Amino acid sequence: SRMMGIWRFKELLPLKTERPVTMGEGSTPLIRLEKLEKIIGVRRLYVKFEGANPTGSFKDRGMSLAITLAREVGSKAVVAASTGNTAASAAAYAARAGLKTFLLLPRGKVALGKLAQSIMHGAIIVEIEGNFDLALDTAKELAKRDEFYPLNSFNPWRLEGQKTLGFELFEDIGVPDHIFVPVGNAGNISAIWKGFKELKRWGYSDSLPKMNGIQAEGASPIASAFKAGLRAPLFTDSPETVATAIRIGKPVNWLKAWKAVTESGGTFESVTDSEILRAQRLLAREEGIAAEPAGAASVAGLIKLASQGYFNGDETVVAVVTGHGLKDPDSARFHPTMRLRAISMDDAIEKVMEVL
Ligand SMILES: Cc1ncc(COP(=O)(O)O)c(/C=C/C(=O)C(=O)O)c1O
Repeated sequence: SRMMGIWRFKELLPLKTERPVTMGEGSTPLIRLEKLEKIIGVRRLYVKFEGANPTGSFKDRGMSLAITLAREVGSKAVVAASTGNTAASAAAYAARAGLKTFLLLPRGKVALGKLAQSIMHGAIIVEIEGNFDLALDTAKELAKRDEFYPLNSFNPWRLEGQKTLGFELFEDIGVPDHIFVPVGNAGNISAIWKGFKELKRWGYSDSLPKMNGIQAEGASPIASAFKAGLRAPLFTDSPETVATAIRIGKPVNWLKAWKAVTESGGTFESVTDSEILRAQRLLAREEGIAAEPAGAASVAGLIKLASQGYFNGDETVVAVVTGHGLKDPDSARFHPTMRLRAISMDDAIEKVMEVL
């Protein structure tokens, strides 16, 4: 049921608990994209809409486990560096668990909705001069002190929760041929892969999906190295993209993600900001799905690879839209629409009839 969320899979989770900190995270919609399917030329195309989670991103899946554990081990305070969604999710779940939240955020680079959530939930916010990667180093330093429980995705409990996305896909459609995931710190693509590997190992399924990681061109340490045939990412101190959620230069889980892509026979690809924004608009205006820019990156990558002949046409493909469009209301400035000003009912009706 809804309130059970990811805890429906409790036998498949490594945490036995009587009192999970949960808000029904997971059980998110799997939405068929009939229009885009025909354009891309695959048999079945879906979006796994993670914007439908309690705080509006996939982060809730892992946060439920990590915060449950933090409370069980008696932590009083949790710490997280974040581009915004981990912050929003940590603040919400920690508040629910009665834990103090310390957030390290790259000053001026966190989308408005995520900052609003962090403030609303009462987190203590440290806006640091520098990128997410400096914030993450700071969080790691703080986590060395016993008072702080670390929530970033080097914490394996986060990935244990996030693997439930794979379980849900399997429940709904079995094993898709391809899964597209936007990649920042590279935890999510690794977690979903882990979920499918476990389903196969436990005998539930006999096949595996190809994992495809999509990065923003200006923040693509893994994708650029992978495409150049290198064997390690090209870390950067100056990641730049409109998709601020994945504006990460030194992904902490890069090796896990690299293994997920190579073991599964998938690929990494990078997409430009304009390709991301085009995908964001297409999802919103053709399929009714509001994605924040990073959430649309998976679809942008899918479109780009399809145009390069990546598919043979009979595949079942899933694109993970990782965060809701409400997270980044400023990104609406890239998608203007007609706005009329009326001074009365008659004026409104007259103007509407003019543009009908
Ligand atoms: C909407 C959205 N889409 C994709 C990603 C990338 O996932 P990972 O590759 O597992 O990092 C993020 C990540 C956000 C943070 O890293 C953070 O919130 O600190 C995100 O918010």
